[in-house]
Amino acid sequence: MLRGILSPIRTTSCWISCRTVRQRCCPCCPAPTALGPGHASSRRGRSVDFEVDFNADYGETEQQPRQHERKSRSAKANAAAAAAAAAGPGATLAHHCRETFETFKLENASLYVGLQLMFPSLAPAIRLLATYLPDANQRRIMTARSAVNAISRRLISQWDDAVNGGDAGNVKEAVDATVTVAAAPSGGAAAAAAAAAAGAKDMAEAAEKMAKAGPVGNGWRTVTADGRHRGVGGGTTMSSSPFREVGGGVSGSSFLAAMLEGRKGAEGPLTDLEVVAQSVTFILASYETSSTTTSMALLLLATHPGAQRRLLDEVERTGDRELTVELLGELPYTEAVLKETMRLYPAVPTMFRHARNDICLEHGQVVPSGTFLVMPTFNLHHDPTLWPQHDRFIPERFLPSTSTGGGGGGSDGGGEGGGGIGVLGSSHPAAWAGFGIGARMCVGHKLAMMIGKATLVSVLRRFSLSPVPGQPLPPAMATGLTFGPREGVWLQLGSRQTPVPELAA
Ligand code: HEM
Repeated sequence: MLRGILSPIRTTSCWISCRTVRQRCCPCCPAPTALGPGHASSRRGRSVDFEVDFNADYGETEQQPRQHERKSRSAKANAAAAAAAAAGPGATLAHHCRETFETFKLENASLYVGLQLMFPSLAPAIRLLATYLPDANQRRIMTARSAVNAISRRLISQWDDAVNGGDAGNVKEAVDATVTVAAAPSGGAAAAAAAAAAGAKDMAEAAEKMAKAGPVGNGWRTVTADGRHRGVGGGTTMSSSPFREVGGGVSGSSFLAAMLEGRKGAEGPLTDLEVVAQSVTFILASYETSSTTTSMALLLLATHPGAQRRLLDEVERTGDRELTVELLGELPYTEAVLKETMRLYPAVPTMFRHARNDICLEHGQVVPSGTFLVMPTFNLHHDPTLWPQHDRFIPERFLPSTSTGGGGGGSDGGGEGGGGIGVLGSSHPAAWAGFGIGARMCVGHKLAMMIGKATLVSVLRRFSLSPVPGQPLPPAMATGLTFGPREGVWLQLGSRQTPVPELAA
């Protein structure tokens, strides 16, 4: 029903927004160009069903019936919550962040979300009702958010205690938690799941260690095979960091710690609530997006042995050098893999804007001031007029090339790689919007790219990838605020001594 309520709003916004890219993205749009796969079977009222008939190219892998068992959703949720609670505050925080994302999905949205969209002028009254008479979905999001708030406040007070000479054990818990959350987007979860699917304890342990490799301060922290931490990168070393080194070599220079340190002596310092709000924004903006992108990249590599082989060549050229910022800047194919993954599977499938003035479009249409715009990144990325062989996974289209002078790297060229892009890339500067476009584009895009590259290199250095047999391909996708695999990504990790089967010949 909610879908029914929302769809007229979405199709209207969609009609307006898709004019900007000269793309007919759904039947409500008059331009007679070909449809993208996400909308191939769209009808009025179903314009956001990206998973319908989605047919991205999965290389040589046959589609097979699913073999692994599906647990019921509630059993899975309970088990996940219990496991997270047992694993400590970092995992609990990550769990509740995931819960928050679940509630962003249309099927899990509270009735009040629909009402607010239908009657924006009544928003204050609707919010009040939602607070005092929550429906089941509203209760779910309230529980998740208050858990995130409570854990964050606990970490803040532990941090404060420690900085003021409190209990170092508690600091370690606080720091571990922030590091766990910072590291979670690095795809460790996907790698750990893959390792678990492969049933190899040592691989699971290695994956877990990789998951702990996360960004720290100005540089990077990696974890060696034996689990020792090393500070790397061109920035501040841990010992010269303004933050105390605590908890067995784990630096406290996380985003949360930076805010807590930064408010000392500042005029009008951030309140605890503001620190929590900022942290939540960053966790929510970074967690699911980075995790989904890295997981999908690993799946695409597993199902495209040619691309995996080429990436491996690039990874092998890095030897066992530490993953410095400089090294990560020298990986054009790794970057191309991530960009092509984000083209096929944009973790944020739509962008939203509010027109502050009348906007004149190319063909004479005017978007009146005050219009709420929904810009479908997914359709932009699958437009055959912009992307030749649009449904195929071809990282080469993002390789630096002198043959075309196009963009395809976002509003700032993506920040990495530079130069033109390959012949199958788009020559339109706004054709690729994996991190958004314009002044409000993703503030974490450079970090996200580094996380993605570091994860792919770390995984490929140790493992070869192949899909778990029976996994449905393409995977069922769930659309909400983000766009990701509904049932996760399942991979088999082979030892690098054993080549990927498809590559052996
Ligand atoms: C692969 C990973 C990521 C993807 C695909 C992604 C994508 C996006 C997109 C599409 C937007 C909206 C841009 C727009 O409306 O034009 C956005 C906004 C944002 N992202 Fe990311 N993001 C990623 C990782 C991160 C990370 C790691 C962080 C933080 C460390 C982050 C922080 C933010 C914030 C704070 C915003 C809101 C910016 C604003 O409204 O001004 N993102 N991101």
